[in-house]
Amino acid sequence: MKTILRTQNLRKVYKLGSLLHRIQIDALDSVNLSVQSDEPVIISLVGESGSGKTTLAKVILRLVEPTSGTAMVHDLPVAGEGANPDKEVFFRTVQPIFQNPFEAFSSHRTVDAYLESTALRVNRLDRRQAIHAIEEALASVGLHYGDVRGKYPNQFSGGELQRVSIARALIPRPAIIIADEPVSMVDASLRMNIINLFLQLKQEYRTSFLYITHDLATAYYISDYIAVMYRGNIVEFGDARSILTAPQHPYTQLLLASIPDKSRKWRREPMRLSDIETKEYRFTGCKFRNRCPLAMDICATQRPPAVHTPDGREVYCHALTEVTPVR
Ligand SMILES: Nc1ncnc2c1ncn2[C@@H]1O[C@H](COP(=O)(O)OP(=O)(O)OP(=O)(O)O)[C@@H](O)[C@H]1O
Repeated sequence: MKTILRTQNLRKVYKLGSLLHRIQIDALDSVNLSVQSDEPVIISLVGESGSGKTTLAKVILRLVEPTSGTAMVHDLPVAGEGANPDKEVFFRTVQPIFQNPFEAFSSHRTVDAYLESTALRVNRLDRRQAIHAIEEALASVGLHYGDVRGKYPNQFSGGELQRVSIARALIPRPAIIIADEPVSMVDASLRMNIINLFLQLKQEYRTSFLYITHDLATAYYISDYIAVMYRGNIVEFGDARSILTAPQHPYTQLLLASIPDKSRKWRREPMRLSDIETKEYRFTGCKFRNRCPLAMDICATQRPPAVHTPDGREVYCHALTEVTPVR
């Protein structure tokens, strides 16, 4: 099977504060994620604020240099040790969709200029081929080139501009699109439109998606796989339906229990970490132990290894090692 996305011991440490009061945040702490499939997939990355989702997205997009470890897409090292991809090869492999489409385009440049430069430079097409690729990508997101040409970002609604940015991401026909909260700033009435578009494009363009969200309803609806993060660690990874219907990690259970109605989101607030929470990033054992109803002595001293459940999930919890053999 093909490796869609793999991270190996991926770490990102932020150092904050003054020399005398230094705080270290392990935003990514030995993240090992391996998604294998011959078909394109949608992987949702969920977890409360500060779990490291955006940091993981930024590392894969080469916007942030990891402290150590590697990220690979389709066997191409894209970030970290051994990663030095040619710029155009990288853009043909990984493309972003950001939360706020108005930040993705300069207000002084027409959006078709962005589409053209992507098609000409990244795809290395001639002008006629470039126009064809742009028309095709815009049509896939329900827009006409004629309605987009010559317009500036402020002439579009948020939903339309997000479609333009999706079209731009599609032009290079990337292996994976990293979409960080792509619908949270779009009108509620249009959100499902864009979510359905991801499902359609996964087939049409054979592109996988890493979908970062606080919205469990959409994660449930579109994901093949789900990775749950807590304080820089993956705590549970596997088939989306299994995780959302029968979560195994106490944190996933808590997360789902806090949202009995799957159409709700959990809180997304600017991070203001209390001392305890900041310390959690540096815990030697399980970072969830202070909040865990199943915490045991071993959780304070040893990082939980991946436990493989019979249905193919990976769950990082000592409580499960009591009943299931460790890898
Ligand atoms: N540039 C930075 N400098 C210092 N610390 C950072 C930086 N970016 C992120 N962090 C810290 O790293 C941790 C993980 O942040 P990250 O934004 O990746 O989490 P997240 O799960 O995406 O949260 P949210 O859902 O709120 O976006 C947090 O404690 C955050 O404060």
